[in-house]
Amino acid sequence: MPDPSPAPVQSSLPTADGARPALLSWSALPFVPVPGTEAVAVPDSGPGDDPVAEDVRECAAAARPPGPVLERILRGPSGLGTVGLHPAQCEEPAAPEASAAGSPIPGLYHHPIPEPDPVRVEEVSRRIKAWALDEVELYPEEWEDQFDGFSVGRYMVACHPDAPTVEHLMLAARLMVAENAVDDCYCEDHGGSPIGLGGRLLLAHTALDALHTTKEYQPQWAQSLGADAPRRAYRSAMEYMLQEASPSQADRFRHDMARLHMGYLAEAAWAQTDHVPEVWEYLAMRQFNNFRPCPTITDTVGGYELPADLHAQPGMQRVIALAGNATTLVNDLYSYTKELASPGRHLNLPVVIADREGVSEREAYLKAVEVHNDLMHDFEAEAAAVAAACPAPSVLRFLRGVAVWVDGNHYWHQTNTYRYSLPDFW
Ligand SMILES: CC(C)=CCC/C(C)=C(\C)COP(=O)(O)OP(=O)(O)O
Ligand SMILES: [Mg+2]
Repeated sequence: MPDPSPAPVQSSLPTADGARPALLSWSALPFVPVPGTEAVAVPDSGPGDDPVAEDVRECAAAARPPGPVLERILRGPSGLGTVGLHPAQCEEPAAPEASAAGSPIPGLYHHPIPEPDPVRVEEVSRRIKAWALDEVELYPEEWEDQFDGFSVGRYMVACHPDAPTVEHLMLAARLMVAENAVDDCYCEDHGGSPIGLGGRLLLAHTALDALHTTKEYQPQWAQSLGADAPRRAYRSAMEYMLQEASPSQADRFRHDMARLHMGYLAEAAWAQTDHVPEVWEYLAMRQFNNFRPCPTITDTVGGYELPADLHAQPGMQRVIALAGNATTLVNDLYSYTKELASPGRHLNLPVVIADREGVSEREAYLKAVEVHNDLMHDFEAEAAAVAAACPAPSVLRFLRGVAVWVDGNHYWHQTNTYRYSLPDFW
């Protein structure tokens, strides 16, 4: 494996956003490292100087109104040149950079972001292509345009403006590419099929969650991890991830990937019998076949750790689920025309609403926009409640990291005109 720690490329970010209420201006929050949250590997120290234990204690004691630290963090940066980071102080809401391609879906609740740092975008794009070609032999030459058109560098830089180095961004970029390779090659348009999907997914999952078996069978399993592009990509991306993630961050990621694979299986089972689920059933499937594994690594990519106990809190779990669901419905809406044009019936929220609720394609699409918007509002309200109830530095930074991932994900979908185009409903 090549040296994964080249020189850091400095970011000119952050940041600005659209019209959020001041307390919810997650994207305008500064990504200053908060004392005690920078360290990923927490030394085994005594009770007084362990920042993780400190965060847990703080939250256990915390059901209290936002204190000065929370207010400072939520208020965002101050001083010369920072007025644009405070929507409430601007006469006009911040608009996306003129260079951003693509239009947002009319009526879709979202927060525009500034253009991602072009220096970082270029460097991540260069390194991810080298990884895909030289380290995991991900795709044949004829898929190069699609790989480039995916623009994973722009995607990950937009979603992780607080990554301390490009190598931290590469953790997210490799996993994103590997996850899409599994989806494309096992489930969808690059040779995927619902037939036999369970076996393929389970064996690929062992690249993330190792098989522990006898000496006799171990070598066969080890060899299998190089057998196809999805497994090579999962194995390599996870090896890099494990160099940075703590054991509990790695386990959180494995759990989220198991959720994702369960979602793929439900989608495949319905495709096999051409079954259209009820709308709520579709939403349940899409809660698992979901972007969740991407925002939940925000702390690893940011070089700090949300302690496992705080990640597991029901309020935090609800925030994460709502964010994952909103981001995934963004995909349903932006990929609607692409999926209509693909062979067979591809389920997405507008298609399911039209079928199960007997409304026109246009009405169904507009209703799906409303469902998305409701989830976004719930996400923001719940995140604010968790921040107020548990204002530990790592919690605040994690909540902000999830929120900027949500915004970056919208930006990428809106601007990726290579993959997506809007229907003619307005
Ligand atoms: C990156 C990641 C964890 C993806 C998992 C789920 C997934 C593939 C999506 C949420 C994207 O949905 P979809 O398969 O519909 O993607 P496209 O519309 O083809 O871009
Ligand atoms: Mg889609």
